[in-house]
Amino acid sequence: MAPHELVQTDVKPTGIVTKPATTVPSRAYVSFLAGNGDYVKGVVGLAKGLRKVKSQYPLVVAVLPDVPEEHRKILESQGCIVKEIEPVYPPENQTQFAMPHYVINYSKLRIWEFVEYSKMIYLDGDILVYDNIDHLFDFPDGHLYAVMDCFCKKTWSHTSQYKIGYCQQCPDKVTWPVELGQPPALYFNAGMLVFEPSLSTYEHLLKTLKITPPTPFAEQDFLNMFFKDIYKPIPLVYNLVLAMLWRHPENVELEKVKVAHYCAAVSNS
Ligand SMILES: O=c1ccn([C@@H]2O[C@H](COP(=O)(O)OP(=O)(O)O)[C@@H](O)[C@H]2O)c(=O)[nH]1
Ligand SMILES: OC[C@H]1O[C@H](O[C@@H]2[C@@H](O)[C@H](O)[C@@H](O)[C@H](O)[C@@H]2O)[C@H](O)[C@@H](O)[C@H]1O
Repeated sequence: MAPHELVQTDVKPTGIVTKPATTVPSRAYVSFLAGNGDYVKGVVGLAKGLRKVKSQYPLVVAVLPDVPEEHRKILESQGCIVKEIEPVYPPENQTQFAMPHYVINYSKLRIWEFVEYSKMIYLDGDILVYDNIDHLFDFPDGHLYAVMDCFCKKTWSHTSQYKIGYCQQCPDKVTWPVELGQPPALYFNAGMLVFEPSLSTYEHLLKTLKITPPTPFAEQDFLNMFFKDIYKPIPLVYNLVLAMLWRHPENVELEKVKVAHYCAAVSNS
């Protein structure tokens, strides 16, 4: 992985520096790892995939305290930068998460605190990268870029979208009924994000979380609400949630897919 490099200054024989040392904008991929289970294998696959596609940027892995030293060493042996984070929990609530373990995913919010990087691409540990996506770092600042999710999976059965068969992946198939008011805002899958770390955003995220009751898709719902005004959808090839293959095959150009997302609930989707 190409380490973050300083651009050398031109120093004339007189020793006078002709221009200030400047640094290339710091960019990195980042993933998240919790627990001592098999997700570490996913993150290793993520690291290997980024290396195989010759990415120029390092992979940072935000690990919770419960990730064992042995797993951290495995990640470091793959060139990852391991950063321990404290968990983030939503306010106490009786919410039924779509998947019980989603509660731990709020800890993802810590990545906004990684301000040593000017731009980051977040990738879940159950994602594999098959083609170079470094160009995404050049997207204009001031937005959050992510791929639109699909509402057709059983994990969405609690929603009006699912009940009436509406999905943003095929908005013309079932039109949103007027009696339900505005159709839902574009909604992204939080398994892949192009974002800029920022302490002010980070503090605003945590402050807002404190007063936001949890919802079934945990931090994904929360991030969609928080970034709804600056969210920009990007093509499916950057985060192909596998269920799209059988839910919306017409939207998938398999040979163009750069990032595949092996979502946990694929089996019952
Ligand atoms: O026990 C867990 C649960 C989740 N994760 C991390 O959180 C991400 C999101 O969780 P999950 O993949 O289950 O969500 P999905 O996209 O499958 O719904 C995973 O990819 C891992 O990076 C983890 O490390 N350990
Ligand atoms: O904590 C909520 C999670 O929500 C998302 O996964 C979901 C989402 O894709 C649904 O649309 C599917 O139905 C479901 O199977 C899948 O698990 C993110 O990938 C993950 O990183 C994380 O934010």
